[in-house]
Amino acid sequence: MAAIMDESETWNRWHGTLQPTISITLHEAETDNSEQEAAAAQSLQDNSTLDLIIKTDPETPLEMDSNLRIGFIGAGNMAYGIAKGLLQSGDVPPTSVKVSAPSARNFVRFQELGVAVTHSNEEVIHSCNLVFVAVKPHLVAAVLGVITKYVTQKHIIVSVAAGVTLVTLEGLLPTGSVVLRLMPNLPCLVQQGALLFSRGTHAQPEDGALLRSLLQPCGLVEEGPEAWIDIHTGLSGSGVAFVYLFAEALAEGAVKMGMPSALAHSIAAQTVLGAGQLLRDSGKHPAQLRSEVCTPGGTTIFGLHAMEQGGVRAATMTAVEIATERARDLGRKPSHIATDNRK
Ligand SMILES: NC(=O)C1=CN([C@@H]2O[C@H](COP(=O)(O)OP(=O)(O)OC[C@H]3O[C@@H](n4cnc5c(N)ncnc54)[C@H](O)[C@@H]3O)[C@@H](O)[C@H]2O)C=CC1
Ligand SMILES: O=C(O)[C@@H]1CCC=N1
Repeated sequence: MAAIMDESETWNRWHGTLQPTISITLHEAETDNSEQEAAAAQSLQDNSTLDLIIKTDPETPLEMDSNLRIGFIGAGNMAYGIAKGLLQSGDVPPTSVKVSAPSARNFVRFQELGVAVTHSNEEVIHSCNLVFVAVKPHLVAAVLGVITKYVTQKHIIVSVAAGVTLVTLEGLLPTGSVVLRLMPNLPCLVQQGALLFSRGTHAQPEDGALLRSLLQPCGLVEEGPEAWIDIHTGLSGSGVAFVYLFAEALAEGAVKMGMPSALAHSIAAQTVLGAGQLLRDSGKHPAQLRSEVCTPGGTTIFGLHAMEQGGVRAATMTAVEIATERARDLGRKPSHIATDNRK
């Protein structure tokens, strides 16, 4: 289904009503983005009359408006993973993306993507209309506190911070701000992420459709109620680490039995990858696939018995539960988020 949104609020959000200020601010000798900045400014002027055609079918990528400018506040792993995915589609040119962080430590890999970098969060909010807030949860309140005066209803703010609720985010921003909460995971780095988002009070279905379309190259993207975001954090945001722990244990089992470590880790990674791909692509229940591996009286059922005796299933369920609860705790303690000084 296609709709031309030339009357809508969403259309106005990036169709010339927000005039980005592309300032060339060099804070450190090694960050010279002047050519990228000039190209971005030029492309903005050249394309200011293009229409945004938005298709709401999640399988069909949106045709991106060339006035869309995407910002990241925070230049860490998650920002990089999402930025890499966004650029992968080819619909978003690197000159339309800008990233900010206080230190230049992580800038190089963004610059390698052709993305502009700055130490000014204000610059990102001035020059971008869709901004990902990708700092650690305890920094969200401080970061939004500084940029809030520049946030307009023409912006779309997308937070990836674990636990920080839509109510908290909306409370830190001007009334009527368009806010979405997204929980990605680290495999966005290789376009195999699992992402779930929820729309805030003032985010329209078109805003969700746009975000979904932008993020499609990052992996599986779903929209759901906010209550599921914390669960997804336990299942998938943190779940990636649970899988790594399992992969490490698999490899160490092989090392214990005499296999060289490098080979064991390489085979463990491929085993996790292959098992995951088959699980996803076959659409079968994991128990079905498990039974397909088990020969009666064979090796697998002996191993599975040992795993059940070790409580792997219960431990994994508890890990998802406790990580979900931790995300909920973070959401219930906005003052803790604002004042905690970690990192
Ligand atoms: N790493 C993961 O697997 C996942 C992380 N998340 C969420 O993503 C967010 C970012 O996490 P990571 O990328 O892992 O963290 P990270 O530590 O890799 O990156 C954080 C970035 O924020 C920057 N930063 C610090 N203070 C800042 C400030 N005042 N203004 C602008 N930038 C500032 C840091 O320099 C760094 O570039 C967190 O809120 C986390 O909950 C969500 C899902 C998965
Ligand atoms: O551990 C964390 O808090 C973040 C959120 C999900 C993955 N990493």
